[in-house]
Amino acid sequence: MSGSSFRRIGVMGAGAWGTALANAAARAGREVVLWGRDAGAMADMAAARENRADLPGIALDPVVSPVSDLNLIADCDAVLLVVPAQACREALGHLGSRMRAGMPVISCAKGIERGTRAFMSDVIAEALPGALPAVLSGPSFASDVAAGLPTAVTLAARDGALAKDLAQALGSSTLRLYHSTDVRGAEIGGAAKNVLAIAAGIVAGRKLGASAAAALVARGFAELMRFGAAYGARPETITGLSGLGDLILTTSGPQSRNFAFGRALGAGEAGAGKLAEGAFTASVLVEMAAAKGVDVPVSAAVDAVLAGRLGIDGAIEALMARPQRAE
Ligand SMILES: NC(=O)C1=CN([C@@H]2O[C@H](COP(=O)(O)OP(=O)(O)OC[C@H]3O[C@@H](n4cnc5c(N)ncnc54)[C@H](O)[C@@H]3O)[C@@H](O)[C@H]2O)C=CC1
Ligand SMILES: O=C(CO)COP(=O)(O)O
Repeated sequence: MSGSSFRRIGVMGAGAWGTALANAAARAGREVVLWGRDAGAMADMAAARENRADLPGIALDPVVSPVSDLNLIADCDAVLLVVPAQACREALGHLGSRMRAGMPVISCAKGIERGTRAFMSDVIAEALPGALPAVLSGPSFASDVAAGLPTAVTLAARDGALAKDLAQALGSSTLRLYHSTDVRGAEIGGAAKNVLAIAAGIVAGRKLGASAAAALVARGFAELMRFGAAYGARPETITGLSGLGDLILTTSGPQSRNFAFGRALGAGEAGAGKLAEGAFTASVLVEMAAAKGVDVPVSAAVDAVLAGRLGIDGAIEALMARPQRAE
């Protein structure tokens, strides 16, 4: 199927990122069905032509149809899956038998499923065995993409021709998609950087200084490379947009919800209550690292703090007191 054959794109999940991607797909010339589970909220969005709750101030493109009927998603040529990682399996379960075989389903969620230790492409393959799993990931704040600011991300599918077609179908003058066949690499970066962004936020909230912030990003990237290698990611994916690119973005400041969550923790304040995927991924990522004998001290410190096993100052002391090692 060539890029232009993906005439109608379905977006499952009408939060900040789903709404931004709906507008981006519209800008790329697609018809877009934006599905949310709350019928009232979707009716309000259809009337206001704006997602006032999650993406205020950005008008919905005229070709985006907000709906709450999943049958309209099943009719689409490809689906973007944009609900939180821990909710993906349940959301796909509702789509289930309505979906035709061979439908590309593109995970845009950044996380690893707790309990099963499944990456999102595996969740898609298990929940919808007839689907073609793909991953869209990279440095891209919803508000930037929705505002049409220049953004570049990775689109990965096991079949290189499909990845290329999807990248062509969704790309526009403001959203550039690089295609890849490294599905695992693309999804590892997005999941792991959220945990590291919480750590970066803690460093900022605790006022540990710019030197500590830079050390955190560099050592965090080292553990991302080790974890990626253990789980089959290609090095060029980890050093690319979905790995290093997104790590840089999300460890840079409070526009990231994960960073903001960490900063509030570090400052001893209550968080803003927004989705911070890294808080859900930390423990499963640390379990998976241990299962492969991979050292992830920064992520393990975040997990220990979130689980209440260590205080923030104790976690920092423990990181600084680790045995000396070669870089
Ligand atoms: N906001 C951003 O800038 C970006 C977000 N992402 C990723 O996209 C995913 C979604 O994030 P956002 O849209 O920003 O979050 P959000 O909190 O703005 O929206 C999440 C949406 O999913 C819906 N939802 C939750 N559970 C559901 C379920 N079981 N079934 C159906 N719908 C359900 C919620 O009602 C809400 O509308 C996350 O994994 C996030 O890491 C990725 C790139 C950028
Ligand atoms: O993944 C993102 C940008 O690429 C969004 O990060 P936050 O979820 O931390 O806001």
